[in-house]
This record gives sequence, structure tokens and C-alpha cells, in this order.
Amino acid sequence: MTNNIIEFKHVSKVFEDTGTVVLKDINFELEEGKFYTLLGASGSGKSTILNLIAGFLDATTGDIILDGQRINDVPTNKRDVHTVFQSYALFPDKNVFDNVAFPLKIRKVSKEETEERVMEALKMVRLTGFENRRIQKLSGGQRQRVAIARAIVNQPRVVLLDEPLSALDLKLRTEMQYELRALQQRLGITFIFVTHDQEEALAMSDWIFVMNEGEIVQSGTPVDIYDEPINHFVATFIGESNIVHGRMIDDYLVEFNGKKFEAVDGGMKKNEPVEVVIRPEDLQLTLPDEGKFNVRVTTQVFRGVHYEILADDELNNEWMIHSTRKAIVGETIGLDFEPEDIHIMRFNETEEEFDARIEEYVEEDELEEGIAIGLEEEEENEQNA
Ligand SMILES: Nc1ncnc2c1ncn2[C@@H]1O[C@H](COP(=O)(O)OP(=O)(O)OP(=O)(O)O)[C@@H](O)[C@H]1O
Repeated sequence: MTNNIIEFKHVSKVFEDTGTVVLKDINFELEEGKFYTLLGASGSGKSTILNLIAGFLDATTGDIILDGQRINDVPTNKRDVHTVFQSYALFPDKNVFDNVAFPLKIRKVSKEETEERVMEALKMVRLTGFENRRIQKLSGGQRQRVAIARAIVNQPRVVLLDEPLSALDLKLRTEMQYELRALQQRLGITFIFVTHDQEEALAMSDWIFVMNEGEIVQSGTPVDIYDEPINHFVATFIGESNIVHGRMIDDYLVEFNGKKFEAVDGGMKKNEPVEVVIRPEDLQLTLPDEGKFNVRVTTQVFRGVHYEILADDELNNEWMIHSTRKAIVGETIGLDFEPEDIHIMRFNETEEEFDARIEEYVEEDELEEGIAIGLEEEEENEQNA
């Protein structure tokens, strides 16, 4: 038995009327109790995945599995999932209590139990005391909480959230991010959250699926995806990146801007053309000629926590630097970085190819390290003898 709550096996979705292929061969396994995020631009197919899980749409091919059972033919109301829509879909003229109680009413739960469960759900979303308030008289953030209380009142195995925070202003949105994350952890229910906002995805998720044009381009923990984007699309979609073309000289040695630099990524071919990523926060300002190469500052903007500096190198590549130190437009400065700050990507590598390459070269590394440790031990033994 696995503890996967949801599995997609070769799921595709084609809208017959228009012939649009919206999802292409989607495969994933979701563990119970985690916070998952589907992240992608508008039209990438995120909502379609939620609609397939909820049963609002039928898959064209493939199996959708909930708690070990294939649910492709199970009607929506028999699936142990609840969706929170972007619009919240609340009854505006009903009060908070009745809105939250609605799923229990459909399931004919007794009055006493309904009362108990609604009050508990309202407590969870910090709306105790609002039972009799009409939806029309609530703020955006409060409406959001009612929708979430209604989603959890039935204690479903999975809660699906389709851009639930997009209608809120920035401050409230950030607050709700913390709240939702904390609530999910307290409840231990699997959340599948849809957003096009990469910061939101990084802040909230245990695991992110990055989507583009109906495919999962990369999946992983927020840290993995930020530090090790597998291709140009992910590197630019998540966070800000400096990306330049380079060439692999050897394992752990890359050339760009006409110079050779040590790097920690490996497993590429000698002389292979690659893309080199350095995040703006990993670049340090130095005096001219004291860094790895020189650049000339063209723009500087104060962003509160840091200055955002744009500067051109000798080959006219533009570099973005996030620095707490100020620079002067027009001045020449040096840029410094560590080998581990360089991330190297192959052109057009898929997630499977990336995973296979990493596995192979990590194994080779371990083997080499193992041999090195073995040699050291031998030496020690000889000395002790
Ligand atoms: N009923 C439909 N018939 C035809 N095409 C559709 C239908 N519903 C959605 N699509 C198309 O499917 C694609 C994916 O839509 P989906 O809503 O899953 O994307 P999304 O990533 O959630 O984007 P958004 O954030 O805009 O909702 C879009 O190109 C959309 O136009």
C-alpha cells in the first residue's frame, strides 16, 4: 500500500469541439497530507487538472486515482474532494453559518453535528462570532475564509484551491498565504493549490509542479526548483535570473564571457554548449578587476531590501545584481560569485533527462569519493602498521 492520495497516469485532455489539446500525458503521485501547487501562466492547464480531480471534466485518456480507486467514472458528489473557487461561489444572501453548513446539509448530517462542525470550521479560519453575518457584509478576506471553512467542514481527503487569493490586495494576500499554509498543516488534509504567482508558490508549497502548455515542465520542492531550474523556461518563470550562453570545458569547469569558471554542476559532455544561470542575489560587487569580471553600471533602482543594479559586461551581456551596496550609474565595478552560485543547464533538457543525468553523475562522484576514502584508510592503516 502506498500513501498516495491522488495519482494521474498518462492523463490527457482534448476539448473535442475545438480540438484543443489542453493536457498532454500528465503523470504524478501526490502523498497524503502535503501542500501541492500547480504553477504556470494563464492557459497552461492548471485549472483543468483540478476540474479532472473534482469531476467537473472527464479525462480524454488515462487514469485518475483517488486513494487507490480509479475515479474517472465516479460522479463529482461521490468524490471525497472539495473545491474552493477563485470567485468563492458563496450564497451572497445567506449568512456565514448557512454557507459553511451547506455541504453538511446536502449529506443530511444531523442538526447537532452540523452545529458542532460549522463552529469548529469557523474557529479554524478565525471567524467565530460571524455566524449570522451576511456574506454581502463581509470583506474580501473574510469571504475567502468562509469559502475555506466550507471546504474543510466535511473533512474531505483533498481540498482543491483555484487561485483563491487572487482577488485580495497584496497585504491580505500575504497574510492569507501564512494562514492557509498553517491551516493545511494543522488539518493534515492534502491541498492542491493553483496559482500563476511564483512567489506564492515558493512560500506555501511542500512541492511545486511547474506547468507550461499542458505539460509538467519540472516538479520539486521550492528550494530545488529555485536552485536547480532544469531549463530556460523554469529559470525565467521562477525568480529572476541572469542567463548567458557558455560551453562546458570539463566536468566542473565552464566557459562564458571568454573566461573559465569553476562550477559544481556536472554530467555534461566536453565542449557542450550550455546555458549558465546566476541569480542576481548571488552576485557580489567588488572593486574593478577584483572580481571575476568587470561590468559597467547602466541603471540602479532602490527596492527597499536591496538595490537592483543593471550592468553590461565587455561583451554587452546585461547582468542584474541585487545588492545592499549602492552603485553609481556609469561606474565600472567587479562582480564576484562562488562556484556553487553558478547553475548550468543543458539546452531543452526534459525533467526525466535531467533526473537521469543527475543520478548518474552523483553516483560517479560517490564512487570517486568512495575510492578516495578507501585510499585514505589504506594509507592510515599502512602508517599504523
Ligand atoms: N471548455 C473548453 N473548451 C475549449 N477549450 C478550453 C475549455 N476550457 C478551457 N479551455 C482551454 O484550455 C486551456 C487551459 O485552460 P486552464 O483553465 O486549465 O488553464 P489555467 O492554467 O488554469 O489558466 P487560468 O489561470 O487562465 O485559468 C486554455 O487554453 C483554455 O482556453
